[in-house]
Amino acid sequence: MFSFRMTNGGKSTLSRSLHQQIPNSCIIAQDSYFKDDSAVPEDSNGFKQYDILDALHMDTMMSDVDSWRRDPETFLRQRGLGPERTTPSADREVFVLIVEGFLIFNYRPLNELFDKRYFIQIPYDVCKRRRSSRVYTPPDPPGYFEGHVWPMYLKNRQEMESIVSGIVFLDGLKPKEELLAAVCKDVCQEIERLREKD
Ligand SMILES: Nc1ncnc2c1ncn2[C@@H]1O[C@H](COP(=O)(O)OP(=O)(O)O)[C@@H](O)[C@H]1O
Ligand SMILES: NC(=O)c1ccc[n+]([C@@H]2O[C@H](COP(=O)(O)O)[C@@H](O)[C@H]2O)c1
Repeated sequence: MFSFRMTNGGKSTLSRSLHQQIPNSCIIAQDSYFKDDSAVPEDSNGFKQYDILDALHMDTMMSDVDSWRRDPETFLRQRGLGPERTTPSADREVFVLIVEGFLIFNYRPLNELFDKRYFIQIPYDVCKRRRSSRVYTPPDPPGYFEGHVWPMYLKNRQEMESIVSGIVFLDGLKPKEELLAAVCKDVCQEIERLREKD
């Protein structure tokens, strides 16, 4: 299992490219597990508290991850994805789950499952610019980036650094192709290591 994080760092872009390059891989994206707007509380400034774990159905996300772990082949089939045979022996097939999200390392039950952790980081101004061209549901209200998203990013990142080690930090300013090549190489080496271990 491999993972990525930070809003607008390029997680979805990299995860989709990686999935195309790696046989028997699939993606679980944390964005798919946001609670309904009515269940997300506001802070004293009227900003909806979307950038916290409580805004997400982490139990549902975890149960999807667990069903992949129990039977990755069925999980792939249910999503119309394979499986593909890449080795003569079906027993030695490696299945890869790419988990992408902006708050995945802060959720301990999920964090402890990863074989590799990647964190794509970009500076404040680039993050703000990329985010301003995205439309979320609901859309970011004026001042949301400065008033909620970035302060919560700093808080969540600090918490993450106090509980998680072994994260590979990637520079999200690098071209998409360069990021893909670096991660692909690293992941393929890890897959070989896991295959030999089995
Ligand atoms: N390496 C990169 N260089 C420049 N722009 C990028 C890069 N990766 C992604 N982007 C752009 O940044 C925006 C957010 O990318 P996305 O993959 O959706 O981020 P995330 O999933 O981390 O929120 C998109 O417009 C995407 O095209
Ligand atoms: N339902 C939704 O998908 C939804 C709603 C409001 C905000 N968001 C934003 O999504 C961000 C995380 O997603 P990205 O990592 O794709 O940017 C969070 O910073 C959060 O503020 C998502």
